[in-house]
Parts: sequence; structure tokens; C-alpha cells
Amino acid sequence: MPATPVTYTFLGPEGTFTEAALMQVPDAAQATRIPASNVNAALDMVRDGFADAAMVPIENSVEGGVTATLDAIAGGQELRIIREVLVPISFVLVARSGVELEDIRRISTHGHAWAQCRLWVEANIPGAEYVAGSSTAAAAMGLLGGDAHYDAAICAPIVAQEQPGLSVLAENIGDNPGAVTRFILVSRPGTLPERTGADKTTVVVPLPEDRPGALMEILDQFATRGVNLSRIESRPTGQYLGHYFFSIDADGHIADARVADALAGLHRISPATRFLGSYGRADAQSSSVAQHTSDEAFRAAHEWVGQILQGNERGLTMP
Ligand SMILES: O=C(O)C(=O)Cc1ccccc1
Repeated sequence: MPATPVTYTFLGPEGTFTEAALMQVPDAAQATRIPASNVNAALDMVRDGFADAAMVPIENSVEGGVTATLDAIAGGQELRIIREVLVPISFVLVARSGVELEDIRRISTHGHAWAQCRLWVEANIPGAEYVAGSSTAAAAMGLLGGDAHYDAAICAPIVAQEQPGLSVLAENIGDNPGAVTRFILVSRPGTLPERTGADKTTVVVPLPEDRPGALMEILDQFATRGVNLSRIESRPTGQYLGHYFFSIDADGHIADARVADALAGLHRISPATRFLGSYGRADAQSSSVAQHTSDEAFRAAHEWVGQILQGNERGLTMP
């Protein structure tokens, strides 16, 4: 990615939570921003060179991983995560002006928004049917088209504020008031973001087949090097039943010796392991590092082995 990206794309249209995440990126307000209709379209714009970076949702504190994103970055032309952004989420229920709560039978929104408002809907609009939407804002804007096959949408408060044709029927309808969604900024492979000391590394590890204990071996690469994991999810590769990959977030940067060593171990176990990036943590919280897994401990250990091998070359070993 160029030092100053000129074009960003994001899961649109305007008014999505993903756009709110993009606006947290310092230069986004001045840059060209192109809404994409789904996560795959956004990532393909980056792969094909039509955008320098894409903002997409990856994980929610209530609903877990955004599978569309996990799957899209695990395969295809390689991409790199260069930044993460956290956005606190609050939902409103909107309808065309004049529509009342008791008129509502069908509600559209993004799948993750629906999952986070399910209890509120059950309690307040029992029996309401869900109509899948590509995003919260797309669902809300669809109400204004006239031919919507649903009566209301769940979206961010900003959408209703900017659309006079929509009225808010209920606010703060999320079942978990503290819900936070994590978004990632994805670019083509290039220079890695610098180590900050509070970093995260994301990898995709296909599970080797017919190898008892393979998952244990994968986890062991991190455990023995004192690398903490903050997310691990299994996803089917889609090739055939029972074939899975693991999507993993680990604390630290590939420039940290313990992380580099763990990744090298993963590559030995599963050579198709994909490195998806090392980038600064949004909360800037660094994790503690035990002395024996510090960069200095790795350097000293390599030097020790090196000295033994050098001595051997000079014929200094015992017969
Ligand atoms: O649809 C949106 O507005 C998005 O940005 C995706 C999403 C949906 C629900 C919670 C967080 C992100």
C-alpha cells in the first residue's frame, strides 16, 4: 500500500458501522471512499487494484467471527491486515414515516445485527420475520425505495438522522449494551506495519489430515513460546466434509522472536499456513512476556547453538 492510501473501500452503503470504523483511520476523511455491496466485493477491489485498502468487519463481542470475512481472507489472492479498529455498536429500529410498531411483520438488517437484537425483537414484536440484508444501512435505505418486502430495518442511529423519510421506532435495541465490533483494514501484501510493542498477528492454519493430535501440536507452537491467543475459530475449507482451517489471532508481531519461531513451527506442521498480518492492537494493551520467551532469550539461545556448531567446524568437539 502507498504511504498515504488514496482510495479506501468498505462494506457500504454510507451509514454502516463499517464506514464508522473507516472514519477512525486518520487520513480516511480526506481520501476517496468507495462503498462496496458486500465483503467479497470490497476485498476484490483491493486485489484488483481498484482500491488501496478495504475496511471490513471481522469479529463481534456477542456473535463471534464474521464468517464471510474469515473465509474471504483465508483463500484467494493473498491480502494483509494492516490495522484493526473497534467500534461500540448501538442499534435503532427504523421504518418509513407513519409506520407504527404494531404494523411491523418483517424486519431486515445484517445477520450480525439481527443476532444481537433477537431478544428485543422477540419481546417487543413477537413473531417478526427476519429478511437478510447485505448491511444495516442497505436494509434501512431499502425501505425508501417503495418496493421493500419488509416493514422495518435495524441500523445505526446515524442512518435515521440523515434520512428524513425514516423515523426511529425504538433506540438501543441491542441485547448487550456493551457490544463491540472489531473491523480490519486489509491491503495487498507490502511493507509490514512496524512493531509497536502492543501488536496482534493473524494466521490461517489448515488442519493437517489423518494426523491425530494435530490441533494440539498447532496450539503447542504458541504455548511453548509464551504466545497468548486472543481468537481461534475453525471454519470448513468448503472442499469436502471434515476439512477445516483455523483462523487464529495471537498476541505479538512477527518481528518478535517468539512469534516468528511459533509461525515457523506452524509452517512445519501445516506448510499451507497463511500469514495474514502483524498490526497494532486497537486497545494498545501490551501483553506480558516471560523472560525465557523474550527476544534476548531467543538471541542468546541461537548464539549458544551457533557457537557449538562453529566449534564443531574447527574440530574442537570431543571425539
Ligand atoms: O451492516 C453494517 O452496518 C456493518 O457494518 C456490518 C455490521 C453489522 C452488525 C454489527 C456490526 C457490523
